[in-house]
Amino acid sequence: MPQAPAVQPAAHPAAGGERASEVRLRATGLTKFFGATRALDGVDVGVKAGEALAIMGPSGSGKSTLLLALAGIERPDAGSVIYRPDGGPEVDVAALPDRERSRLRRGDFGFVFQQGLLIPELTAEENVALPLMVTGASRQAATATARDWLGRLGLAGMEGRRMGELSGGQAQRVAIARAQAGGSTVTFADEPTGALDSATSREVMDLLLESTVGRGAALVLVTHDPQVAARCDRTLSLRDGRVEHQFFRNPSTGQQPVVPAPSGHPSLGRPGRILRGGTL
Ligand SMILES: Nc1ncnc2c1ncn2[C@@H]1O[C@H](COP(=O)(O)OP(=O)(O)OP(=O)(O)O)[C@@H](O)[C@H]1O
Repeated sequence: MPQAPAVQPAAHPAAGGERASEVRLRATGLTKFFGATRALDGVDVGVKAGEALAIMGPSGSGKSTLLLALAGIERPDAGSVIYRPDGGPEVDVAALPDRERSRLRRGDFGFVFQQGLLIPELTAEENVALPLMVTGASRQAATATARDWLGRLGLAGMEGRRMGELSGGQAQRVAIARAQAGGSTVTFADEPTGALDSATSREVMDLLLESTVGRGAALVLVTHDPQVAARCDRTLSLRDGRVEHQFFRNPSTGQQPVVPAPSGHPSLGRPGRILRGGTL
């Protein structure tokens, strides 16, 4: 696979500025049942503008359900998901009518999933342009934006290829371009590197972080890979639908601690700290 060039995002005020501490999404008491299975059990979590949040945990611990609930795809049985758009009034995503939730998902939120969102019959360019046209952009404008993003993600010259003609890493870059082209403020990624070898996974994570957090957007990603989670600012670890730990990246070492928290009081205020449960 060719070396991916760095994304050159537009300058943004969130990188270290005041907006960087702005909470974009805050979920409180999220609870979700599937029949008798309690997939989420009172989860509290927030994510800020310009922050990358990883969600980890064993299989069946509720990671995907949490991601889908935060994104307004899965409606929780209890709890709220407050979304604060850039400059607009806050909304409770969980309580919005279906039509409004769809509008939010098409406009403010971007999605990078391991499979399913890219249409195999369409070219890379068409896959990126299509959602823009659905939200009202002209074909010409949508195509120009799609080409721009594909170029930023190192896919210049491959715009006309159908998805089957791209490698797994290249296809994920198309998915990232698709999620970012509409200017989403929160990107949700479910196992974005799940099917990739470790070198390609690193490249895709570089691009995903640069194209989201790098322009002041929030990133929420589900992963089983500790290396991927360690690239994020914070990791939420779930077990049986509950938040078991939070790991904060140490800004000076860039590392997250890998040892579980000792029982007792969380050590607040220190970089690289671990909290038991808790919120943002
Ligand atoms: N649509 C559904 N119908 C019934 N049960 C579901 C549904 N979605 C999730 N569940 C159940 O809810 C629980 C949490 O599932 P979820 O997919 O969120 O876990 P996960 O941590 O993402 O798992 P994995 O790592 O295996 O993808 C599991 O017991 C799962 O079987």
